[in-house]
Amino acid sequence: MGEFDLIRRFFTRDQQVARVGIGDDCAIFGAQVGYEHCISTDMLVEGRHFLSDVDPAALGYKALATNLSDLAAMGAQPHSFLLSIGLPQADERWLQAFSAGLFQLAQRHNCPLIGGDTTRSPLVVISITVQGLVPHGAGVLRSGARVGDDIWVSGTLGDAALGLALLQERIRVGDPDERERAISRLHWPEPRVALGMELASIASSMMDLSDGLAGDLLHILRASHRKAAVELAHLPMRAALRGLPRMQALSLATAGGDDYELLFTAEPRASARIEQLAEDHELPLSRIGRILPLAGGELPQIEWLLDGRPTQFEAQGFDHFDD
Ligand SMILES: Nc1ncnc2c1ncn2[C@@H]1O[C@H](COP(=O)(O)OP(=O)(O)OP(=O)(O)O)[C@@H](O)[C@H]1O
Ligand SMILES: Cc1ncc(C[n+]2csc(CCOP(=O)(O)O)c2C)c(N)n1
Ligand SMILES: [Mg+2]
Repeated sequence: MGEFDLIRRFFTRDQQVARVGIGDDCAIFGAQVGYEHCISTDMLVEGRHFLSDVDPAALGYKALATNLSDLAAMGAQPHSFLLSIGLPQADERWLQAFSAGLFQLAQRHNCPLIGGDTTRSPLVVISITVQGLVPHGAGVLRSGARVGDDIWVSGTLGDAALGLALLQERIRVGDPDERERAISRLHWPEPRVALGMELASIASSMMDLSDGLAGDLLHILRASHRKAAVELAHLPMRAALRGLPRMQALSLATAGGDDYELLFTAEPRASARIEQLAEDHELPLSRIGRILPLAGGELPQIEWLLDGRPTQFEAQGFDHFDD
């Protein structure tokens, strides 16, 4: 199988959003009046973002899920994506499973593949560029957090990091259902696209959690020139995490990464609407803290509380070059 056979067989599907899709030098599609394009790219590298023996269907799914999560964080509606892929060899069974996982999620979000690039490389490397649409000016930025806003997070934290620790046999969990659940959260994250779109008219700032709360919340604080108080006892954690020693659980929930949940701020008077969204989406939305003003000369930072009292808690988000 050659390069162009591979593209035709595994990556070319009917699509309606682009007038010119896969097969020419560029894809071409029309602009929509009244909307802005949100565009973002995220890469997955073998050994760094996933283990070499990962199920290729999960890998195809996750490569797109992490990108859709960035659209969700802006409140954008998915439009289409580009796929760049480097592979050591053209293994038909691997490609069949990879593309099945990828298109399963693409179809669910009406977000077709309209182009990309294919090359041989020593490791599996996947880079997806996704684009979405928001009404003009409606995209939710990291810079909008205001003093007095509540800080909210969707879903539960630390499950995927626990899943990775289980696979690497760094942690043991007795309950087989909780084990499976954590590993599934690592491999099959659910991008919160519909929730993000609804939050666009409610949240003052928003981002998705990929590196862990401790690192990602700092991005909002730096962009918004604020600090925050976060109550560790309010971090949403599943039973498997709550069963671990407390510091280990809090470390997974704040610094483990790979959560792909939404972190957002909103005025306290939006609470009832947010609680309604939690019900509508059958997804916990937890209020974990508050945005505070910076005193003169202070740097943006997180003040961690445990049961209402300031506590010494050190956690750092995932950083590819922090070694
Ligand atoms: N090599 C690069 N060249 C230009 N811009 C970059 C580059 N790498 C990252 N950026 C930009 O820096 C900002 C932060 O990128 P980062 O990858 O940390 O955010 P993210 O994609 O939301 O998080 P994650 O990759 O952990 O999901 C984004 O605006 C991104 O477009
Ligand atoms: C094998 C293996 N080792 C480590 C991790 C954890 N991990 C890797 S990158 C990242 C942050 C998000 O990435 P980025 O910032 O590049 O989007 C996290 C939490 C994993 N998933 N698999
Ligand atoms: Mg990124």
